[in-house]
Amino acid sequence: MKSLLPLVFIGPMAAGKSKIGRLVARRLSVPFIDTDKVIAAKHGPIPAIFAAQGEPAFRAYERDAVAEAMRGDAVVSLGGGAVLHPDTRLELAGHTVVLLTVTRDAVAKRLAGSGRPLLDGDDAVERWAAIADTRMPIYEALATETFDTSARPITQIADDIVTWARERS
Ligand SMILES: Nc1ncnc2c1ncn2[C@@H]1O[C@H](COP(=O)(O)OP(=O)(O)OP(=O)(O)O)[C@@H](O)[C@H]1O
Ligand SMILES: O=C(O)C1=C[C@@H](O)[C@@H](O)[C@H](O)C1
Ligand SMILES: [Mg+2]
Repeated sequence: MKSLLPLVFIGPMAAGKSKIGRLVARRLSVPFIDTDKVIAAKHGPIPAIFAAQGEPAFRAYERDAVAEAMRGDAVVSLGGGAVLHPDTRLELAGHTVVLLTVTRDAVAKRLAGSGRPLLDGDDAVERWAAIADTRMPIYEALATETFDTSARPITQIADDIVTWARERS
């Protein structure tokens, strides 16, 4: 028997970690923690942190937010780049880690006005693809299971994940 919780969502920006994570938590009747939201509540909006303090400061806040979130019996959705921190990679080992993926074509309509500092300006989709490609080996190495979110409604994807998670716990 594998313990189901914490159940962690990782994956590229706009893959659906926040939206689907919230639905999965609701279906399992457990708390939901979105580490981007925790960081923003503590330190202010993410674009402002990047602008005033730089990405390394954001990554340090993020590492702390993940470590704290992993202590609870919750569904935890990480920011797209959280897995870049080695402490976070160690933190995830042995837990239920769900990788959400999305194709470049499908993500294009999800990115407009998203408030993601790494995608600011022109060519957001190009930059999204370059970042996603670089990180994919890290995501894949950490993932217990992968679900693609490109072509189906988030409610159905959440149902599939809950079925999968219950079967293996
Ligand atoms: N399966 C889906 N079908 C259509 N739209 C989706 C789907 N999944 C997510 N979206 C939309 O994509 C956008 C981004 O989703 P979400 O915020 O959950 O991504 P994320 O993985 O948490 O991104 P980030 O890494 O930036 O936190 C939202 O507007 C959401 O409604
Ligand atoms: O993929 C990333 O590096 C990021 C994703 C978002 O969730 C936020 O954590 C932030 O915009 C950085
Ligand atoms: Mg999110």
